[in-house]
Amino acid sequence: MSTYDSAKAQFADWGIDTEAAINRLKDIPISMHCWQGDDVVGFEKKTGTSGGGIQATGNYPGRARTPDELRADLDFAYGMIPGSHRLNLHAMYLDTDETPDRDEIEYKHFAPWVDWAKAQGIGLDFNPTFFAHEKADDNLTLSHPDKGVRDFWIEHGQRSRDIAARMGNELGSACVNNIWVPDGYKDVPIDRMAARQRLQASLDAMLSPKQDKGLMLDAVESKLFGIGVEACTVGSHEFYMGYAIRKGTLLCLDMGHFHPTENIADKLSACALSLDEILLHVSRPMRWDSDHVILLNDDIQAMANELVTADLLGRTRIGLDFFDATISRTAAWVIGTRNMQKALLRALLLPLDQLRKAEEALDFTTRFMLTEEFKDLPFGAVWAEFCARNDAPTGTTLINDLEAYQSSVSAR
Ligand SMILES: C[C@H](O)[C@H](O)[C@@H](O)C(=O)CO
Ligand SMILES: [Mn+2]
Repeated sequence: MSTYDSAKAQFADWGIDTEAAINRLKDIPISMHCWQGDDVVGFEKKTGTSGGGIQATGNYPGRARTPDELRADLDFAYGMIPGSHRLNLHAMYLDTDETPDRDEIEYKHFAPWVDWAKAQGIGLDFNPTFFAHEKADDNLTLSHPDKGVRDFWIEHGQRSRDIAARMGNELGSACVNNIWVPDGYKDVPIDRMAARQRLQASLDAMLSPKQDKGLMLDAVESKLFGIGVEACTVGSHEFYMGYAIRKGTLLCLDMGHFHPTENIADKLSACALSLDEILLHVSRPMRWDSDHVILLNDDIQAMANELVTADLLGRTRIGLDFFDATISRTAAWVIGTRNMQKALLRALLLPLDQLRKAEEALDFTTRFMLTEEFKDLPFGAVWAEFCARNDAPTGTTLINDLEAYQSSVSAR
């Protein structure tokens, strides 16, 4: 009997169908973020750091410096990740010899990405870039008191939505256009209300041109605080939760954008009762929004469990948001994305019926015994089978492949 067949039989003893879990997992796309590949630098013809309170630290060799290098790294990474996934692109990652300012970007500046995505058979998601620009140096963009600055960013946001819609059209798969602005105050502001009113009015203007939801979906991302905006973030959770519900956009829950002890998984079912769809930025905050690569830890597992137990996989877009420049960037992508998939697989292998029955009967002892005893089941064998069926390596082969690729790009 193969290792997998033995594992399959053990799960079957609990009434779990490993084949069903494997088949379901294959069809869950993860939107991998382009910015892990180059430390959130982008390809605009200028220098400068990401700003906006986000920061990649480290100087590991091999950072992608051009769109071609980034695509080569992505090609490799997708080959190591079982299943078919998406790429989450930021507007600062344009691929063109032209030098459009943010309020001048057009679809043509991103067309090479779409050609590549078509060839790879992957979908694209998109983000306007409201940071790393002189007009964001005040840490205020859409909520800036200066109408000229606000209008500049509204134009950028509208153009991003057009680009996202065209991407969705070209690829036959709706492109999520996620809006995150760094706006906030280092010290206690006098007029939070005015700032929030300005942000709301700018968002309204930005989102007013009608777009086909079959082609692009608007999402808004809240945040607790960032470096340099410790006292007040204009686009807080409450702000965007209300906005998303009123406007029918997706709400983006970034796991690093809440108080460190908050349980983000708990928010899913609560938000989902008032929203059609949710976007996740799966991340790992350490003391702050540090964007560490995700581990297969309790937080990630709790998130995956909620997606499955609350039946939210069909209306949650799973995106990743981490960037670590102290380790191989391709290894970060591959291991991080696979960790999300491993968590989903474990969630899909839960004895849900038994757990639900116990909970409904207030039999918390059975619920407790089941969850804990279940942790000993051979998940690794099911994961290895999933990888094998999807031509993705595991174990020492995976490690060797990751090391060999890293060696091939270290001289950059
Ligand atoms: C680069 C991303 O847009 C960014 O990480 C954003 O999603 C965020 O989480 C900012 O803290
Ligand atoms: Mn995020």
